[in-house]
Amino acid sequence: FITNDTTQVPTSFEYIIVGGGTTGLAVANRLAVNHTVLVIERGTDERDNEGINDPMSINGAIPANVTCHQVGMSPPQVGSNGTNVRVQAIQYGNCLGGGSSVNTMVGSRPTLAGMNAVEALGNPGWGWDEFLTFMQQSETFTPPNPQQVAQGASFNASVHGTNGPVGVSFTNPLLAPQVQFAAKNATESVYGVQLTEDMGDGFSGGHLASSYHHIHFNETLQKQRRSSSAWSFLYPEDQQRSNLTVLTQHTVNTIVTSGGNGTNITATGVTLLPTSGGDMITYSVTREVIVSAGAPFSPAVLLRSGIGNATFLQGLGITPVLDLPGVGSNFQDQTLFVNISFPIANQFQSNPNVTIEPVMFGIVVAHATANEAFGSNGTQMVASQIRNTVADRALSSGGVVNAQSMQVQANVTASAFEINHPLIELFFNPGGTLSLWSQNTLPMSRGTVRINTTNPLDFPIVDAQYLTTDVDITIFTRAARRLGAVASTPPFSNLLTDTAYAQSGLPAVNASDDEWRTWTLDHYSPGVHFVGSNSMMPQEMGGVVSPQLLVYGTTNLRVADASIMPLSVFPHCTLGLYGVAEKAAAMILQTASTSPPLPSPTSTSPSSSTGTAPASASSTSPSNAAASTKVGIAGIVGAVLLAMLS
Ligand SMILES: Cc1cc2nc3c(=O)[nH]c(=O)nc-3n(C[C@H](O)[C@H](O)[C@H](O)COP(=O)(O)OP(=O)(O)OC[C@H]3O[C@@H](n4cnc5c(N)ncnc54)[C@H](O)[C@@H]3O)c2cc1C
Repeated sequence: FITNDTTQVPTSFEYIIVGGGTTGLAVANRLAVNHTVLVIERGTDERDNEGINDPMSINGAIPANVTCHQVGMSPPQVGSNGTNVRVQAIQYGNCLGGGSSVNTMVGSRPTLAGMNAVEALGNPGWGWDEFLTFMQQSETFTPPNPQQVAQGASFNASVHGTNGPVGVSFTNPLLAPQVQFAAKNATESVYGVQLTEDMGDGFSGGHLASSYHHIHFNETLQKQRRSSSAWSFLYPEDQQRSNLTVLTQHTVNTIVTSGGNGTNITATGVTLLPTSGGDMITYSVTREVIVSAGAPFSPAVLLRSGIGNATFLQGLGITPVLDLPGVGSNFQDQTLFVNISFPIANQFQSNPNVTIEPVMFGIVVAHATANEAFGSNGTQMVASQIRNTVADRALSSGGVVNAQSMQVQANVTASAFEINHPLIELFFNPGGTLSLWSQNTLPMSRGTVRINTTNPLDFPIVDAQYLTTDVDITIFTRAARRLGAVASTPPFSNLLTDTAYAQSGLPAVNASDDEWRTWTLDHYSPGVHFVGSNSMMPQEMGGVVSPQLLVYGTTNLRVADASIMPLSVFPHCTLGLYGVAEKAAAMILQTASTSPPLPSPTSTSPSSSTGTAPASASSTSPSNAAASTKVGIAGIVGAVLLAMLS
């Protein structure tokens, strides 16, 4: 049941999940079939909020009156004059469903090359083939009907799921087919990308297609409703679990831990307080704590619990429990050009095929490879720039824990592009005006999530260090130029007024590289696809969790959310995160089937999370402990290419 009243909540559970967002609610649903589960969500239950539920209400932006949609501010980021001049808005979801309750529902998946790169970083079992089965498990895909097919929607049934809680569908009827036609044709001729059958098939190589969304457009599921994780895994009658308690409007402060000397630390519970302020309370756990607070917030929970860089923690007056320098480092976000708008020509204003209202975001999505973006030697140029990425800035900001980590990640990323990973995404939004959006994939800039107070109600310092590598600037400047090219290429340009291009604010198509670069640095925004702040990779490289998602040095503390993804392989995160949730739940249930629960809370004496002696997390071999991958960085570098090419 769902409550915000702690007097109704038992004090001990088999599993406690920190955060009732995208990944957390999906994990909870699977565990609660046979186990008692408590989810603690700092935000509210927005079940009846039509601003969230109605997928057609968003018009490319979440209405301002939806309190679930929150914004924090980043520290100053790079701007066009080369110094730190731009503060960026860090958007996030703050209610049941988390980001999936406020996002724009573009339903894309990670790529084959991307997931194989994640596996090659030292994460066996996370390659595309296995990961696809978990993504399929979470979804029910609604194939387009004959009319939608005639208007351009296509799919490949073999890569989709048919029996999961998440609805994945094309809009019905398909929106703005004339814009979709024009967008596809202009993009094909500018980038040379090909129309593809399905965006979710791992797509090696560039492609474009009509986009599907994570929405229940299925008549037999839930007609016309946002398929948030709350409306997929929590609210529907057939998904409700009697073993599941969801406590809203409460914020987790710390994870309570006991024992261990850096190798066997056990989570015994959590401390929390009302989000509106009040007394701290404790719940205990007999199996595992799973942190699912999202990439900007999960590291903050670990840091407050004494898990992180010991020196940093001591500086804040927190006694280290586990010296794990990777917590909060390797943080990444894509960059985005939002809403570059072009007025529609008068003759199309009354044409319902063009200006359909309400509108849907991202009706055509295109992914171009490096060759398609830069010409025939593009892949070679991009791969070589990536391999030459200098780690200095990331090292000084704490974005990577050592130069070798950057080098290994650069090698893996370059190899992904060499097997034809998309470089740039472009999507089209038919609002009151037509708008183009573009973002990069697999950025190399690395930032941090840190805290500067121990107050759990304070917003962390979310510092993505956007565009702080040369290669990211090179790629994103090219993305800007290509936006201009698409906007001025028929048949897309035919839909626009004569002055549309000038009104959009883009530099002239033939402007110099320097002009485009300046415009890029002045106009980029966060991609809001935050990942990496508790990266799943070897501990020597700054990894925080093992391939089993166990925090290194702990026996029963896992992280399951976007923070574990060590590379930005999701063009958009949500459908991939449901795969993470399914895989996490399967691993947790596997552990439960072979391990007894902890002794009951009355027979243990949990220490406060800040009370134990500092210890250095290191590898352990017990089956349910977080085993560090001890192959050494040199071994990883060599294994990476072989693994990716196999
Ligand atoms: C505006 C916007 C648009 C986006 N558009 C798209 C899109 O079109 N397609 C797509 O696939 N992705 C999109 N994304 C990204 C996607 O929504 C996120 O990547 C994803 O939701 C993150 O899931 P998560 O499980 O990691 O975290 P979240 O879904 O953020 O869940 C974390 C939860 O933990 C809670 N929490 C945090 N700290 C605490 C604490 N201390 N105690 C208790 N609870 C806590 C939060 O309130 C939240 O509910 C968008 C994101 C935003 C913000």
